[in-house]
Amino acid sequence: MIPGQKENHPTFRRSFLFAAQGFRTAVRTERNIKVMLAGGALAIALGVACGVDLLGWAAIVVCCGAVISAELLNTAIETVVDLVSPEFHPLAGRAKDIAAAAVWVLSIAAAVVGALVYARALLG
Ligand SMILES: Nc1ncnc2c1ncn2[C@@H]1O[C@H](COP(=O)(O)OP(=O)(O)OP(=O)(O)O)[C@@H](O)[C@H]1O
Repeated sequence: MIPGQKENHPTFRRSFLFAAQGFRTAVRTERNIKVMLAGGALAIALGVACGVDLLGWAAIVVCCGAVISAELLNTAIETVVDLVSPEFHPLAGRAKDIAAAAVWVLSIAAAVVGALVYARALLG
């Protein structure tokens, strides 16, 4: 729903354009998204260097996509918290800390999966 517009839902094409716009905004304004994208590029370069197989590539793509997606959700949560609670509030801080923790947990899990995939490619 777009407030103030007649149609209840934008078309599929417009929804896709809004998503692309959100991605561009996040990349432009959030340092952490740039770090995650650089991490993804590094993971791909390591995959090429280690000669990862098809299953390994599937794991790398899923892990990179999940971490970047989690960081985008974290950014969205931070934005909503800033909108509804521009002043200091313990619950606003808690919401941001927990959203950031979700990215942290996923990043560690992805790093472990990456290490296993590269080790298997190098040793196997
Ligand atoms: N309105 C608020 N009330 C209380 N604490 C807040 C508030 N806003 C931010 N904080 C605290 O400051 C921390 C950093 O908040 P900030 O909005 O700067 O996130 P950030 O560092 O930009 O996060 P990221 O690095 O993921 O982009 C939060 O995790 C939270 O602990």
